[in-house]
Formats: sequence, C-alpha cells, structure tokens
Amino acid sequence: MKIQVDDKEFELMIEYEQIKKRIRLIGIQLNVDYEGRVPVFIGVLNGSFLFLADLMKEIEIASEVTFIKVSSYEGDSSTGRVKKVIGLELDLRKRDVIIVEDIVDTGITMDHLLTELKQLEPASIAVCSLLVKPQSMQHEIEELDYVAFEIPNDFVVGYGLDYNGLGRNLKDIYRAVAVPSET
Ligand SMILES: O=P(O)(O)OC[C@H]1O[C@H](OP(=O)(O)OP(=O)(O)O)[C@H](O)[C@@H]1O
Ligand SMILES: Nc1nc2[nH]cnc2c(=O)[nH]1
Repeated sequence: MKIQVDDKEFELMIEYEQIKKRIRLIGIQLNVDYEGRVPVFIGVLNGSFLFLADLMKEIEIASEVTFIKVSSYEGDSSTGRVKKVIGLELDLRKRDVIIVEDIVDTGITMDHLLTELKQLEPASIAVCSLLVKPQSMQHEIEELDYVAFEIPNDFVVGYGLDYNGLGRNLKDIYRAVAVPSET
C-alpha cells in the first residue's frame, strides 16, 4: 500500500501488529532485567511518544517516566553542529536510566545524549530504540541493548516519525519510495 506524506510517496514497511509484538517481547525482557530496581524511562521527544506509550503498557515493575528534547543548532566552526539536552527535570544520580528513542540512524544524537547524561552519574544507562539503521551508524553505541527492528538505510515515517512535521500519527511504519533518478 502506498501513501503520500507532504510531497513524498511512501510504501508500507512494518505493520502495527508486528510493532506491538516486538514491544511485548521487549517489555518482558525489561521486566526481567530491571526486577528489584526502579528505572527511569526517558523518552526523547518528539518521535518516541507513541513507542514509549505502548512500551510502558508492558512494564510491570515500579518505574518512572519522563521526557527530554535534544535541541540542535549550529555551533561555531570548531564545534560544528551542537546538540543539547533540554527539559530534564529528574535527578538521575544513582538511577537506572533507560533512554527510549524512535530511531538511531547515524547515532550522532544518541552519542551526544549519552555523553551528556553520563555526566549526571546515573547507576546505569541503557538505550531502547524502536528502529536502528546499522548501515548508517557512524558511532558505536554500546548501550543499545533493546532494539525492536533493524532496518536498511531508507527514510521512514509513521508511528511517531515525521516527514516535514507530518505523518507522526500513522499507525504503521512506511519507507520512502525511491524515485528513479532523472537522466
Ligand atoms: O541517529 P541520528 O542520525 O542522530 O538521528 C536520530 C534522531 O533523529 C530523530 O530526531 P529528529 O531530530 O528528527 O527530531 P524529532 O524526534 O522531533 O522528529 C530521532 O528521533 C533521533 O533523535
Ligand atoms: N522521520 C525520520 N526521522 C529520522 N531521523 C533520522 N532518521 C530518520 C528517518 O529515517 N525518518
């Protein structure tokens, strides 16, 4: 099935039923791994909002939930593009932290995020991502312990992920249809 989001055409890639199944399994794994602890789930806005909501319904252990945003702006020529964590309200010192993302693509965002959050001296940090693009990653993310789907290097929308701000509300995940190059 093909759909249009803004000026781009997309085709179905992962159905919601499949997403739900993977989330159920990750939830079971997290309940076991964090038994006896009270982890803090940190959703990275905006893209993670649907994933985190569905994931939390599978979590049976005591836990807290909060959200952060990663702002991105141009630094000077020596620093390049700078990313900064904003909106963190909880004290993470000695806490078990689980960062929840919609996608790890190049890994640049997650690399920045981990560097910044580690300075807050949590007891542990793990990353839980709905999607990962192994062929696109420029940073090794050792903390990437929970992954729902590994996908090829396609641009995707739906289930929280946007194209030009649109498409986050789509229930399934879609990939951009490759446009034959004009020669
Ligand atoms: O691994 P990377 O190449 O750094 O890409 C991953 C980041 O890109 C997306 O965020 P985006 O900046 O699009 O913001 P959004 O979540 O508000 O859509 C996604 O939510 C990750 O945070
Ligand atoms: N919507 C969307 N956002 C991204 N951010 C990094 N990679 C992607 C992607 O494939 N789709």
